[in-house]
Amino acid sequence: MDDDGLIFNFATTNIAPPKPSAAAAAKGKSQRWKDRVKSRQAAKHEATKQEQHDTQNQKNTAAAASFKEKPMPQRQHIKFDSGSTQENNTQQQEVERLLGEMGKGGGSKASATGTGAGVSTASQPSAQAGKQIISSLFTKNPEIPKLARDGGQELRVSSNAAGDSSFAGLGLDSDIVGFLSSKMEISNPTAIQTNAIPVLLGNDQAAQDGDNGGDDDAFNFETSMKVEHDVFIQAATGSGKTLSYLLPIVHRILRATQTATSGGPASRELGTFAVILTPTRELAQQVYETTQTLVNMTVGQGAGSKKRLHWMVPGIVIGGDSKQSEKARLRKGVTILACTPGRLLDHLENTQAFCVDNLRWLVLDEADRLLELGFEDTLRKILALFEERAGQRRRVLGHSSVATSLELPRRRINVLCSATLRDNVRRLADEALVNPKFVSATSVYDNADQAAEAARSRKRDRLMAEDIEDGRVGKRAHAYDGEDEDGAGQNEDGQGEGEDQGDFAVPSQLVQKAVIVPAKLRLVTLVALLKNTLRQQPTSKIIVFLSCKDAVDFMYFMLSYGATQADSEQADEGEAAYADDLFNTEEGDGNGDKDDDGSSKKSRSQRPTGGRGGPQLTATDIHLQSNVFPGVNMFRLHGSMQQKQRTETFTTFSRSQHASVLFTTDVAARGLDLPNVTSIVQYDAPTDLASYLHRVGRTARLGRVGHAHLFLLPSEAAYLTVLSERGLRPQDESVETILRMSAKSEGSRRSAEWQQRAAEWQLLFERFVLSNITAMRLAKQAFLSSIRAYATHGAAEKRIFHVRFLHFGHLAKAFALRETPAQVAEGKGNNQKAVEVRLEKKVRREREEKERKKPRFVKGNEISEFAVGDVSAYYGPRVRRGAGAGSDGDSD
Ligand SMILES: Nc1ncnc2c1ncn2[C@@H]1O[C@H](COP(=O)(O)OP(=O)(O)OP(=O)(O)O)[C@@H](O)[C@H]1O
Repeated sequence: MDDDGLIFNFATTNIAPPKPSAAAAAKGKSQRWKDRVKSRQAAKHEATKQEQHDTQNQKNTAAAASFKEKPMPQRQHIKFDSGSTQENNTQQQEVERLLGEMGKGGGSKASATGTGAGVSTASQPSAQAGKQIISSLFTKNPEIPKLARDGGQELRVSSNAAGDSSFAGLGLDSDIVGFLSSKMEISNPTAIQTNAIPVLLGNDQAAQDGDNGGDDDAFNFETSMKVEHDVFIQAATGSGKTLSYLLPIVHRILRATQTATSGGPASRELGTFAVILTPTRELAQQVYETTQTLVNMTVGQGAGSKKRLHWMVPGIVIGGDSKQSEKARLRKGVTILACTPGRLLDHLENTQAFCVDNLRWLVLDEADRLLELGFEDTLRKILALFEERAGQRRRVLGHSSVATSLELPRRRINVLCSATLRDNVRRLADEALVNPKFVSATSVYDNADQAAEAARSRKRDRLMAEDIEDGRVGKRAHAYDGEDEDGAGQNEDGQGEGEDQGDFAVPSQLVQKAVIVPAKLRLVTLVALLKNTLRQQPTSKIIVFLSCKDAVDFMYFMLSYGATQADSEQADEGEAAYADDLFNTEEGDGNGDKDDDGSSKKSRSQRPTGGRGGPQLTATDIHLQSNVFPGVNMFRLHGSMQQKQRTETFTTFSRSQHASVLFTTDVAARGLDLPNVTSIVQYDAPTDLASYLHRVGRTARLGRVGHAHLFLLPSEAAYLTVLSERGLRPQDESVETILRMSAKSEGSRRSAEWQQRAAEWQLLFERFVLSNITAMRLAKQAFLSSIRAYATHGAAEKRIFHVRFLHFGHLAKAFALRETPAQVAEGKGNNQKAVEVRLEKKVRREREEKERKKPRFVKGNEISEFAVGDVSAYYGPRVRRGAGAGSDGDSD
């Protein structure tokens, strides 16, 4: 099951290598590539003649009223039906139509580049073939709108750091408390831990309101002072939510084993006591590792009698791993299980030995994301199966054994964790939680409405305080209660009425910045920003978020190898390999749609190019040494990578003490605790506000300072107002500042040199793409997939993020492409043209050489004044001799 809902495995059929001509196909695979080129050219010649004829006809038809001829909509006047799925579909269709038109050539080619000003393209396909667009980086860019807010953000006191209360004071076992401080360097609980742990221990005084909840009449409630509540935990990113549920679980299982007087010692055979469900495999892996660290503790009185908790065994079941080995682990017994939903359901249905009869906790970590990914049905089935098995446990009476100990909850406790309180999780909470408590960093509430109201009022206070600070009191009153500017029920992040997320806070010590970057400058600005960051903090760990896996692959490759100086031979070979690729269709259809294990992707990326054309992308590399940022390791992570590679990447990047950059999709946005990430760059804007929150939340964790940059196109500047109204206030930073700073650090002295430096980088990247077959392919795929991904922005955001606002020509530059968008969509372009020209030249040279090698007789009147001293020329065959062999100077 795909656990990576934001990975866009878009079909990229448009860039599939063209089919070989019929003539070539008839000759079969054994043809040499130059023969294939020749036959293809013959076929193309025919096709061009036909096309010219057709084009003339088309001009007279209604179809000629192409997108080019439609007036460009006035951006400020565009209104879209908010919240309409139809609009989503329409935009998706429009993207496909635009890309399709680009690919077909003719008027539509011009239309693709004609969505904005600045890039000239020939109107006739024939004239366009092979045309390179070498436009200046700094001309014809749209104006950068003046932003409302400017200046630097003052560093605030951290909001998610540990406080000064103690774990012991919360009622945790002294062995656990000792282990936390001595082995995990965790001494004081965070605010969310302070509020959640007592509730989950059943010790919460505030919660002991006489309501015992519970559903199990078989037990004697009088013997227990504990009050059991299901719990909804909502807190900012990086505030320690994982330990807030794991610590009470470990504590209570531990106590149950210590107090049991019958039924034998604790053992793994008792099966699973806690299941923690996560939306991604990486998050499951992380929860598993934290649990493993915790159960490594030793318990008991006195140093000599301390024992390890051998019987408390953590386990993990996730898609992508071998099911057989998972089955074997479950058969032996797993006490605390981290898993993804699909694989858990699979084992519940098919692994007989998987014992959940004693299950006491079900935790849905990142519950909102689980729902967004469409796991609702799977969750229902899982809950039903747990209910069924719990019925069997109820027949066991008494409470002196581990499994029936009163130290454990008498029923299954459900815990939902989320950084936001969105409507979908509230609905799930209503449906699935029994006798719930809503726990936030500030308080414990009895129901969702109370919690939401408190969050709203916090947000109102914060916005008002900001408005007072900025001298614009009352201007954003509409935002105080989560309305949009028209007062309509739809919020700006695409949620319906009543879906206000209230307290949409990021850690207060996070420094957020927004950069409005014209499309053409995106790539070089990213490079400059990364250079600046890495220079300021040489061991920086940076995460760059992109909208699709193809963009991740491209950036990873480009910023690892992009500074490779392409020599002409390499370029030749790269292009020859590209020619091979173009005509060799047996190895794949060029379709970017890949299944979750990325197997198809692997075969494409690993297609042997025989070392030609320089570096290649291989599925086995975990990181690459960058030549763009010397000494820095580049990583990538997305859902189409093989599980083994995903896990290794995650672990290696997590543990890295070295300067590192990770390019990723939103697969890494949620829940992942990647230590010491100093900086986040959202190169592609998030598709909703929750994603914004989670992406930036990968830094500034547990009280540490972090920086986050958001790249926006000039047409997207209005998104800053949306963010601001949600209490997220990125400060403005200009492209010029970033580029100047980078140029300065590279030794440029004159102020004008920053533009020159940026242009040099761009040129280097463009040359690299031209010379390297892999870079060219990745750039084209990334360009097309990014446009498709753009169309997936929420309906209510389409007034800001609409594909019609994109200037495809300028955007192509951000992928170091010199081709027109039409050529990219067509799957061919100047690179192919160059290949063909070179191949033609080669064929001609060989033909000429053959000609020269033929014996020939020189007629008397051909004897020139240069043919001195070689009498044989007058009489007989003249064979060309090699250079330096006394040639007479005109034989060549
Ligand atoms: N009380 C504490 N003191 C110090 N460090 C802590 C404490 N509690 C947790 N941590 C550490 O803080 C980091 C973040 O914790 P965790 O991943 O649970 O945060 P989170 O709230 O779940 O974040 P997210 O919402 O992004 O998933 C982890 O490395 C964890 O070990």
